[in-house]
Amino acid sequence: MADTISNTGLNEVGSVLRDLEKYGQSPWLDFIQRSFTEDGSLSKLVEEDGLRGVTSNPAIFEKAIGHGTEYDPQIRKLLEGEGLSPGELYEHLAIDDIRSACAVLDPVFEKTKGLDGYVSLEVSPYLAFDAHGTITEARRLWKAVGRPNLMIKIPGTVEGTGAIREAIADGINVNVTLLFSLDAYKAVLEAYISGLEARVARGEEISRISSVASFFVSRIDAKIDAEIDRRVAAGDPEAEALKAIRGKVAIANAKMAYQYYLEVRNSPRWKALAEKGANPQRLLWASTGTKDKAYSDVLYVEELIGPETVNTIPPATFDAYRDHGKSRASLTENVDQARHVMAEAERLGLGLDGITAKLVKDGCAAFSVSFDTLLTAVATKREAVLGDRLLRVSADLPPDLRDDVAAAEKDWSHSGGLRRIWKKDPSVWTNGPEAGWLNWLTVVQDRLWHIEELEVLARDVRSRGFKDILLLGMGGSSLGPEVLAETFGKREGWPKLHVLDSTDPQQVTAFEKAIDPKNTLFIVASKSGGTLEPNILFAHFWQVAGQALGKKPGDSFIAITDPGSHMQKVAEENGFWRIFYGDPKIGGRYSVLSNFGLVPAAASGIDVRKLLTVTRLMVESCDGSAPPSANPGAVLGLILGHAAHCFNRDKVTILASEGIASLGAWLEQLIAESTGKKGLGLIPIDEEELGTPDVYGTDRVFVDLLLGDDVPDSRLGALRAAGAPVVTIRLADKAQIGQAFFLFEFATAVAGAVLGIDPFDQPDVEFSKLETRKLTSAYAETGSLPPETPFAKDGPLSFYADAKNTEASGNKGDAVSILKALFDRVKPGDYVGLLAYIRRDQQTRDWAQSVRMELRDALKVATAAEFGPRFLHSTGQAYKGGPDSGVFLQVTATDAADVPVPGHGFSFSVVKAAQARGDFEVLAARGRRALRVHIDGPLEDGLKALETAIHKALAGA
Ligand SMILES: O=C(CO)[C@@H](O)[C@H](O)[C@H](O)[C@H](O)COP(=O)(O)O
Ligand SMILES: O=C[C@H](O)COP(=O)(O)O
Repeated sequence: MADTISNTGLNEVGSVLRDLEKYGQSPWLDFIQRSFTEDGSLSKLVEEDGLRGVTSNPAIFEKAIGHGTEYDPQIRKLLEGEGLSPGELYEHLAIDDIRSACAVLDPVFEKTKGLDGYVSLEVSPYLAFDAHGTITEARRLWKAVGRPNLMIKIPGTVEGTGAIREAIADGINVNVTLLFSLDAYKAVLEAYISGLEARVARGEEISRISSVASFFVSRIDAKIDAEIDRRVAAGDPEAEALKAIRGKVAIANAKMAYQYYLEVRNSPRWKALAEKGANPQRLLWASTGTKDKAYSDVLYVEELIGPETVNTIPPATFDAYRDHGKSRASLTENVDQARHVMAEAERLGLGLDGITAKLVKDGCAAFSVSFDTLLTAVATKREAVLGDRLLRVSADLPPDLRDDVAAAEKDWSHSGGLRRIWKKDPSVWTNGPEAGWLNWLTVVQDRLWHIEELEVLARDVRSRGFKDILLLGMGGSSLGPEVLAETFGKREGWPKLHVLDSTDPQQVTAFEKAIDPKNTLFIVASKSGGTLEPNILFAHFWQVAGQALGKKPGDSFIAITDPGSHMQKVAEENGFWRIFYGDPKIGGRYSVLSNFGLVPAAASGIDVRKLLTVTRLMVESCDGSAPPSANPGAVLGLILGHAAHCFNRDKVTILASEGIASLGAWLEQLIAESTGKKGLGLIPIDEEELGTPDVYGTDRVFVDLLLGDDVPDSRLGALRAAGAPVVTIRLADKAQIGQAFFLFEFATAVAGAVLGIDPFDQPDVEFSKLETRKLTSAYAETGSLPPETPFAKDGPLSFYADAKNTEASGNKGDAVSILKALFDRVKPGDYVGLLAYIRRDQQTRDWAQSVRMELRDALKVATAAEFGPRFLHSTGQAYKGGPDSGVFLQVTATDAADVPVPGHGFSFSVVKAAQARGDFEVLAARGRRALRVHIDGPLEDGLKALETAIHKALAGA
C-alpha cells in the first residue's frame, strides 16, 4: 500500500470521490505530511476530489516525521533557540503541520459553514486510560493550535469518554477515535450529548461545536476472519456458517452503529438540542484500508456510504477509489442482513465483545508504540543536531547485560516509568514519600526564572572586593560547590572559593590560615540547618571574623538553608548579609543545581546563567517524552541498576579526566547515599587507579568521564575485552558539568527504582548524626567521652572494636596479625574501605591512596579511601545500609593541636572523635566487618607504621 498519494487521475475532471458528497458522505484523508501540504498536493485533493477533512494519528506522524530528512531544517531551527525536549519538539512539528493543513481546509470549513474542513490532532496515546491527563492535554492542544477547524482526537476508552464530555462542554471540537463496539459508541454519543447539555445549562453557544465518532472497521474483520479461518481449519462443525460471514462482520457492525445514530438523531432529547443549533456527532469510518488482499481494495468505502457520515480514507484507498470506486447509498442497504450477520457472529461464539475490547487495548498499545518510535526518532535527530552542545553517553556492555538493559528499556516504555517519574508518581519506587523529594527535576528552569537574584549577588560580591569565599557545610551542601570550585578554578577578578567540610582541628586551622578573614565572604550552607558541623564551623569562623574585623561580622556572612530552619534563625539573629533558601522538596545530594550549588558558584564568578542554560539541554534530554532507549539518564540508570541488581556488578568504578576529577566525590554521595539501603545498593569507587584485568573481580562497572578530546585510558580496552561493562560519558567542555549533575541525578533515580528502594532518604546518615550528638552532648555534660579500652596495642597503634570484631581479629596482640585477620575476612566481590578521621590534605590523601592501591592489588577487591567526617554524609549511608560486602579499617589519631568550639562545651577534636566512635558503633550494630586503629604520637610516624603493618599483613594474607 502506498504511503503517499499518487497523482493518478488527479487531473480528471469530476473525480469519482465527489460522488460521495451526493450521498451525504464527506471524504476525509487519513494522512498528513508536510511536503504533501506544502507542495499543493493536499489542496489539489480538496479542489479536484472534493476532499473535506484530514485525520492524523500517532502512526501517521511516525511515518511523516520519524523517517527521512523532511523535518530536519525546522528541527535545526527550533533547536537554535532555548532548546526543547523531544516531546516539545514533536509537538512544534505536528502543530505546524496541523495548522498548515487547517489553512488548506479553511475554504471548505467556510463553505460548509463548519460542517467539514477539519483537521484532527490526537492527544498523546500514553493518556488513553487517564481521564484527567486526557482533558488537560486536549485543552492544551486546542489552545496551542488555535484554529476553529481543529478537532482534538480522544480515544473512546472508558476514561476517554469522561474527558470527551468535558471537552465538549468546554467548546472543543472532538474526534472520538478507536471505537470498535456499539456499546462504546453509545457511551460516547451520550458523552457528546451531555457535554452539549452542560453548555446549554450554562447558557453557552453550541452551534459551533463539531464532533465525529471514529468507528474502526477493517481491523474488526482482520481479527474475526482470522478466528473464522482458525476454526474452519480445525474442522469446526459450523464451518459453512462461519465462512458465510467472513469479511462481513465489520460492515454489519458499522451499519448497526449507524442505525443507533439514526435512532438518537430522532429522539426528543436530541431534537431539543438541535433546536438550539447543535450539530449531530457524525459517524466517521476509520481503518478503511482493506487488509485482506482477497477483498476489494475499496470495500470499506463502497459499503459504508450514507448521509451525515465521514470516511477518512488512507492514501492508497483514496487512489483506488478515484480509479474504480462505485458510489451508492450502501449504508442503509440490507440492514436486516447486517443484523443477521451480527446475530450469527454471536450464535457462533465469535466473541465480538471480547474482540472489540481487545482491539481497543491493542489499538492504544499500537499507537503508544508508534509514538515511542516517533519520539525516539525525534530524540535521535535532536541529539544529532545538538551535537557537542550535549555531553555524550555511550556504553560498551557484555551481551548478557546489554540484552537485559534492552529488555528493561522495553518494560519501562510499557509501564511509562519515565513519564511517571516526571509526574512525581511514587509508585515508580516504593510508593513511599518519594513525591516530596522530586523538585530537582524542575529546579534548573526554576532557577533560570530567578536568575537575577544570583546575578545581583555576583555583582555585589565582586563590588565588595572579597578575596576569598569560605563555604562551611557538609555532604550535599559542600560537595557540589567543591566540584564547581575545583572544576572552574579561581576566576580572574573574583574571590577564590574554598570549601571546608571537616571537623579535624588541623584542617580547620589550615583553612583559617589560607584566608584573610577581613576580606572573606563566609557561606554557611545547611539544608536542615541543624547539622552539627556547619553549626560549629560557623561558631568558630564567626569568632575569627569578628576578631579580625573588630565588629560583629554579619555583613561577611551568607546562609543557604531551607526556609524555617535553625540556620535561618541564626542568620537573622546575627544580621547575615544575605539568606538564600533551598527547596525543601530537594534532598541535599540532589541540591547542586539549586541555591546550594548556585550561590557559591555565582559568588565566585561562575556564569550561572550559562551553566543552567547548558544544563537545561540535559534536563530536556531526560524528559519523560524521551523514550527509555533515547533518554540518556534512563539508559545510564538502567545500566547501573541492572548491572548491580541482576549481575552483582555493584561497584561503580569512576574514572575521570583530570579537569573534572572532583566530580567523583559528588557522585559518590549521590550514588551511595541514594541507593545504599535495605542491604542493597551501588558502591561507588572513586579515584582508584586503573589496573589490569587480573586485579578485578566480576563486580565492576566502569564509568569513564572524559573531558574534551581526552582519550580513554588504554587499559580500559583490556577490561572491555575481559567482559567488563564500560560506560563513557564525554563532556565537550567544563560548562557541561551541570549536564553531568542532572544526568546522574536522573540515572540514580532510575537505578533506585530498579533496586526497589527509596532513593531520596538516608536513614543511616541520620542514625550516625544521632549517635554523634549523643556523644558530644555527653561530653558537654561530663567533660569527657565515655571511656574505652583498646583490645590490643602495638607501638603507636591501638586497636578497638566491638566484641564480635575483636574476636574475629584473633587478637594475637600485634598489628600485623590483627590486620591480617581482618583482610582474611575479605571475600571476592567485597570491598575494603579505609575510613580516615585525620586531616585531609595532599600528604594524607597520597598516603590513603597508596594504601588502598596496595589493598586492591593484593586482595583483588574494590577499595575506597575516605576521610571522616566527610564521608559520613556520603558513602557512609551505603557502608552501613547497603550490601554487607564492606570490610572497614577506621583510622583515628590523637590530634597534635585542638581548636575549641566557641559557645559549646567541646572542641573540634572531641567532635571528630565522637563522630568516629558513633560511626563505628553503627557499623558494628549493622554487623559489619570493621576495625578501628588509633594512632598516638606524630601522625606521619603512625601512618608509616600502619602502612608497614598493612604491607606485612597483606604479604602474609
Ligand atoms: O481515527 C482516525 C480518524 O479519526 C484515523 O486516523 C485512524 O486512526 C486510522 O483510520 C486508523 O488508525 C487506521 O487503521 P488501520 O488501517 O491501521 O487499521
Ligand atoms: O548531605 C547532606 C549533609 O548531611 C548535610 O546536611 P545539611 O545540608 O542539612 O546540613
